[in-house]
Amino acid sequence: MKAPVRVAVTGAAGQIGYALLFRIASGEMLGKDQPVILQMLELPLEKAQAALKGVMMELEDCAFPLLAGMIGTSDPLVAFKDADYALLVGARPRGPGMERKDLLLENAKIFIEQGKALNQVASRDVKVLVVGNPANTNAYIAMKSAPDLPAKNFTAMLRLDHNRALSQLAAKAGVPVADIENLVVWGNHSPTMYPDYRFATAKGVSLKDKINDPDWNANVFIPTVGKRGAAIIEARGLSSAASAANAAIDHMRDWALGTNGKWVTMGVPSDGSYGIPEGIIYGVPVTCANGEYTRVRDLPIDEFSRERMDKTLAELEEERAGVAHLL
Ligand SMILES: NC(=O)c1ccc[n+]([C@@H]2O[C@H](COP(=O)([O-])OP(=O)(O)OC[C@H]3O[C@@H](n4cnc5c(N)ncnc54)[C@H](O)[C@@H]3O)[C@@H](O)[C@H]2O)c1
Ligand SMILES: O=C(O)C[C@H](O)C(=O)O
Repeated sequence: MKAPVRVAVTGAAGQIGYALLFRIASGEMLGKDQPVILQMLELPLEKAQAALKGVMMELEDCAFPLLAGMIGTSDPLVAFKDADYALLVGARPRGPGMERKDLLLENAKIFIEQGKALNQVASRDVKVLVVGNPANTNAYIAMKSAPDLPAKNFTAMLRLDHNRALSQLAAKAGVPVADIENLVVWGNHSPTMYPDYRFATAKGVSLKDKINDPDWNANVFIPTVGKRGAAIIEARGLSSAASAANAAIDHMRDWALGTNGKWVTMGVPSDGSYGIPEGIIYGVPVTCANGEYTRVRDLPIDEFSRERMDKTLAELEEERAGVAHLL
């Protein structure tokens, strides 16, 4: 049996937390041979702590063989102590009529405090996934607040957008989702994101050639994927939770266990490639192996793509400028 690893989850009593923790404890994120210790953070409010207690009782009642321990706390220094993985979910979600960036200043405080705490007490190899919105800029804030940790350890969740794009493409092309390779979602987790299937294939066949419908790309595919979060809020009255938790599992599993050469999208600090300034957390195609992600490099960027990639970049730069005074 492997030694247990420590997985910190913030916002553990929220709706994503409820869809996430049981899957982590059952081995769906880190493998069926990997015991985990869950370190769960919630606000120091009576209601939140009581709800967290209830979640922990239910985790206990599942008798998960891989659940080697549990900590519930309102102190980030306890939740992140020696954490090998940190899923930063806890933040205010948007409601109808709001954009994710409307949450920026309110949620920024959380990611400053948590970045500092990670810096102080987490494993030096901690893998951090930011889910709380606006996810890219929150990841940037946490990264900047944790100067002693490698910047590459901070990532933002674009995987839900990637998975949404996969399903839309599969339906349009009439191919199984599992056959699709080489899809990308560039940029910010916001309506400016650019889902790009120019390189996508199914069983080696180009989906761009198969679909051959630029109008559908520009006027249906890109806006449908970009506005899917709002469509879910409109339909449910609440933001996505099960699909968001599923994407978080996918992101962390692939980062930890590898993708076997398959491309996935992760929001990662830019290394300057593709004309994205260094440090901006931007969705790019990566492959993962041995616990590290590697960018897919040197993809050709045509004029249509450049325009969209620059637009989502401009939004991220604006968000960064909006929090610069806090960092
Ligand atoms: N990146 C994505 O693709 C994606 C997808 C879905 C939702 N989200 C975002 O995830 C976040 C959480 O969504 P949710 O639906 O679970 O919300 P929720 O309100 O149901 O749960 C959030 C939980 O976080 C807790 N919390 C708030 N501040 C905290 C802090 N400082 N420390 C610890 N816990 C804290 C709250 O008490 C609450 O229990 C939102 O910001 C939402 O917009 C992101
Ligand atoms: O859209 C939201 O606010 C929630 C989440 O980011 C989503 O994409 O579903």
